[in-house]
Amino acid sequence: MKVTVVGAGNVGATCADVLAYREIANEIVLLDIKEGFAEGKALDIWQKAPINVYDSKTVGVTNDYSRTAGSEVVVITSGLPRKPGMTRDDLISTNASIVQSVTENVVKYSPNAIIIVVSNPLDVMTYCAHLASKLPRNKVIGMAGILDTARYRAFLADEIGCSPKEIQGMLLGGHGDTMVPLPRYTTVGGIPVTELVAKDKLDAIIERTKNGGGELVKLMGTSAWYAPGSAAAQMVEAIVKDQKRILPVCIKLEGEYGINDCYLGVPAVLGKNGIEKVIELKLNSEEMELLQTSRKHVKEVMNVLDNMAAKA
Ligand SMILES: NC(=O)C1=CN([C@@H]2O[C@H](COP(=O)(O)OP(=O)(O)OC[C@H]3O[C@@H](n4cnc5c(N)ncnc54)[C@H](O)[C@@H]3O)[C@@H](O)[C@H]2O)C=CC1
Ligand SMILES: O=C([O-])CC(=O)C(=O)O
Repeated sequence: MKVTVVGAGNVGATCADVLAYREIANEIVLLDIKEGFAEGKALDIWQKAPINVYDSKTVGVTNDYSRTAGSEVVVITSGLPRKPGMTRDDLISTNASIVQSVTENVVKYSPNAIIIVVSNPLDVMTYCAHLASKLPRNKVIGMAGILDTARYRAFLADEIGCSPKEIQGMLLGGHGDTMVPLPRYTTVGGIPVTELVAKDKLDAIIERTKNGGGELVKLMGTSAWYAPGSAAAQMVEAIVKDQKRILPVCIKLEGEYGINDCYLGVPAVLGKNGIEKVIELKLNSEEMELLQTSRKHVKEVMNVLDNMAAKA
């Protein structure tokens, strides 16, 4: 079982670390463009193996894609993170060319791989990887919903004073301020969340979730990595172990929710074929309106990418 992680920065190295210590893959290739950087991170992760007791091997390489050949899953985390004052969309011009060239190299050596995109702006970088890879939609998947729901669940656990394990939640839409958390589909130990949390408190948690990435950028001067790296690793695990987990992921919609040709987060079954089924929830009119607002925003940024490609 071979998995490649491109980008050995904060998110990529965290993802490789989780893949290794949880023994999700037995060979992990960590690749970066910076000379020696991935080699150093991989060596550090390997030296943790005797302490944390695992034998999955992480290998670091500098831009040598031949070493990634035959990967079953490739996680793309290469690209700039945002700084305070920036939106994720501000990253498009730098990150689109990085994601495009990385994807082309990935598919050259691992034509059968399933690609998980993490780089921002997430929904549009997933579209970019889809265009560059020419792979079917079930094999090019964006990571955002697991992270966003994890933030939502963590905030709810604090509010209720319970374990985050008890909280199940779902969230739709783009990875940005227009994401659509769904209280109607949120339960705490099987109890509807609305029975346990007052409306004003729930509204405040939803707002905090929407700005969850920005809150961390403001605190740290760069974006988050522990939860994002773990979320990407959870997607890898669902695929390589064919777990058929139902997780919120970014995928190209082809008619689901009445939306066509737009990358958005929706619940889906994740297994050995990547996305095995998109789950269509029955939304009420308010939820549908919020999803349409999110679609409109993501579509505008997808158009920016199309215009950049037309000018290139
Ligand atoms: N989808 C999501 O929910 C999340 C997305 N992100 C995004 O993930 C990306 C990575 O974030 P961090 O790891 O914090 O950044 P980072 O700066 O720590 O790491 C990025 C790495 O990519 C490498 N890189 C740049 N160009 C490359 C290329 N052509 N080939 C190979 N490697 C290359 C850099 O050398 C660097 O080591 C950012 O775009 C960030 O916005 C971050 C958190 C959550
Ligand atoms: O906020 C950012 O720029 C990184 C990200 O996507 C997140 O942490 O949700």
